[in-house]
Amino acid sequence: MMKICIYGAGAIGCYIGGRLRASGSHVSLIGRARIGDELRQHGLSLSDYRGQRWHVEPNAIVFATDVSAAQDADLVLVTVKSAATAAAAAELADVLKPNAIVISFQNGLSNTDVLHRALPHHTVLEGMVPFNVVHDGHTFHQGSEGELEVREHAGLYAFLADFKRAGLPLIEHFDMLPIQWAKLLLNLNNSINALANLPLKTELSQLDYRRCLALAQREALTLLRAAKIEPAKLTPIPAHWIPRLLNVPDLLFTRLGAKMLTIDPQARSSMSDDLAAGRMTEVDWINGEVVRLAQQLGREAPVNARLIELIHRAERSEIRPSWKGSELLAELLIAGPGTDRL
Ligand SMILES: NC(=O)C1=CN([C@@H]2O[C@H](COP(=O)(O)OP(=O)(O)OC[C@H]3O[C@@H](n4cnc5c(N)ncnc54)[C@H](OP(=O)(O)O)[C@@H]3O)[C@@H](O)[C@H]2O)C=CC1
Ligand SMILES: CC(C)(CO)C(=O)C(=O)O
Repeated sequence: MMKICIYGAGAIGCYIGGRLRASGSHVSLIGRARIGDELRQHGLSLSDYRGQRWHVEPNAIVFATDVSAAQDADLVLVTVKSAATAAAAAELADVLKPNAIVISFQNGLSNTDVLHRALPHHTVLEGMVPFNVVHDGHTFHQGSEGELEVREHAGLYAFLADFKRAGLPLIEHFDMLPIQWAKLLLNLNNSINALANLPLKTELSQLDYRRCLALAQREALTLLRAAKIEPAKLTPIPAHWIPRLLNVPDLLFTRLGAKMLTIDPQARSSMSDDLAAGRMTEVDWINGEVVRLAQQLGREAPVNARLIELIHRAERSEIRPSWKGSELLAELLIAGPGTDRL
């Protein structure tokens, strides 16, 4: 049986690894001691937004706090936060089998490049996780829908059955860049959600927060057009129409944006989880990509730049900020385009 290793046993890693293990795949997890202790005591409990549940008993879990667990892996799924990718890549370079395949199931655009630089002779593939996972109590809960996307590669054939059996089929794509950008556009809400300090559903139900997201997305979409990058369609409507949908009044949004609100009522963005845990966030890998694209084009991205500043300020602060929608919107309008772009 092919061996799958999860490097980064957190929300995404434990969920995907747990689903694969629950359906009989050979899985090992690399993570922190606190997660290892939790899994040894309680096993791995998983649930999803459809009410399905899975459980893996403690004695069926292979968990390590160091990279040695990756040395016999045929496939490694990297699920650490972006700031930890370089360290993970350097460790993997010491132990990986020559023919092992690596998939980055991380947000942002640059994690595969970081992995590639440290693993130049390995196959490193871009992956994308569309759904939210919350680590709630001792359960890893998938709070929204969507399928795993990955760059097409012949070497993946040996693993397709594992993911299908787990109910998480891999959808392969020739070019992942349009998909990564489309996901990044949605992830521009991560910083807004973290600053709002509210569940995603509550936040997205309020027009002022949606206007903040529309500003950040419009700025990114203008740059993408200039760079001739067409984001993929990950939602019922194309990426270019989403800012217009976000700007409709609340009552209309509950109907027209119902899909965006189909999310567990407690779910928050991974960036919000990072702020809550006092960790460094991925804002430089998400909004930071928009600012870097602007710089490459000789332009500016003031709305996304301001969101980065606000998140960095929140990372340094002892007190967790809870921005009201109207206040955050005013802040972004001052930084950026003025009220004419609302
Ligand atoms: N959570 C979500 O709903 C979603 C997340 N994503 C993306 O998936 C990726 C993973 O996110 P998420 O699962 O939330 O992250 P988590 O922080 O929950 O999980 C990552 C885990 O890896 C651990 N880790 C980091 N470095 C090491 C190391 N060297 N050795 C052992 N363990 C290590 C971290 O520990 P520590 O914190 O102590 O460093 C943490 O427990 C991110 O890029 C995120 O943007 C995508 C879609 C949804
Ligand atoms: C699923 C989504 C878009 C929102 O939770 C996410 O990617 C994240 O939280 O990082």
